[in-house]
Amino acid sequence: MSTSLSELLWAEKYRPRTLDEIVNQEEVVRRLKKFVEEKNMPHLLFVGPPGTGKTTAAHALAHDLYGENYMQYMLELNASDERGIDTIRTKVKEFARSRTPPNVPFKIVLLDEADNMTADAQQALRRLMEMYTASSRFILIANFPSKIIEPIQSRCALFRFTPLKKEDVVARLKWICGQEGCKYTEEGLETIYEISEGDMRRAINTLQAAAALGVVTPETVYKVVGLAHPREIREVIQLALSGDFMKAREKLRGLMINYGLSGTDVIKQIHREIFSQELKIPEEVRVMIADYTGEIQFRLVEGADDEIQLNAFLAWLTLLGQKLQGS
Ligand SMILES: Nc1ncnc2c1ncn2[C@@H]1O[C@H](COP(=O)(O)OP(=O)(O)OP(=O)(O)O)[C@@H](O)[C@H]1O
Repeated sequence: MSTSLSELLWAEKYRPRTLDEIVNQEEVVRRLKKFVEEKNMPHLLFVGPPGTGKTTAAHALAHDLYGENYMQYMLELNASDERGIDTIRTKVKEFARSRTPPNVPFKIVLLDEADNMTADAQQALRRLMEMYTASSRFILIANFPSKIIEPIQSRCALFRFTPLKKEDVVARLKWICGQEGCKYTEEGLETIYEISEGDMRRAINTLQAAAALGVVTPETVYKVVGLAHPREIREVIQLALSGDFMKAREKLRGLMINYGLSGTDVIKQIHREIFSQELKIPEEVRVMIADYTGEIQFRLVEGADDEIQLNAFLAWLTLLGQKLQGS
């Protein structure tokens, strides 16, 4: 028996099927459940950052309204489909005007990434929303509501999805680990949360990739996302500031090889760590380093050599450290 893609990808395998299974987003879920109770709803606009459950909620709503076979009553057009004005005029119109099955009160049209639709296509959509309100409800999904034309916004009930909280993400990851029998450390899962910034899809994908390397620890997590452990980046900065240029250089080279980092990856991570409270340096030194990382990053983007630029950065940092110690 072949394994389908949805079983291979944990983010799909563990996608909630019903509104009750959705993690967090309590306010959204509460309002959507009301529609299920009433078996009626207006057009909906779901907005919010990636991986927070917008598409999941649209499917779960349809599932709770119409049961397992809800896809019979739903037309879904996602980002990979053509959604220009022609598709709206043909596919969507055809579906919206087709007869509504007697056992359901309305059909559902789900448009993912609606903010990427052209203004013309949105105008055509708006007309369909007006014409077929009796037989169809539209659910539009967008990251940025401002890209949806005003007349559509005003015809929809707005639902805001927020990034998931740390305890919710960590709890979900633990549950998945239990299902899949993978081993983890608490810090490993917390690191996944920090990197994913409340995006559950990213969190689950990272978990799956890290679990393939063995126990899920901060080290395996940083490895799969192609980042060095922040502590090691801070060590490089400290070594240079303490005057040990050669050791700092050696450490940095090791990190780049071990984690497969490019020059811009490194400089971005250094930039992030400058503001970390874990790094014990005075405010004015942070300011100076931030200024110089900007310069190095610019040179790298312009095509300068990674190794020469990073060595120049470490040399500058070493000289800065010596000056500070002398003063
Ligand atoms: N609130 C949530 N509760 C449980 N799982 C979630 C939640 N949000 C996201 N997920 C997980 O992340 C995956 C992606 O979620 P979904 O497709 O709903 O995100 P989205 O908000 O529509 O993102 P995008 O804007 O990128 O389309 C789901 O398959 C599910 O595994």
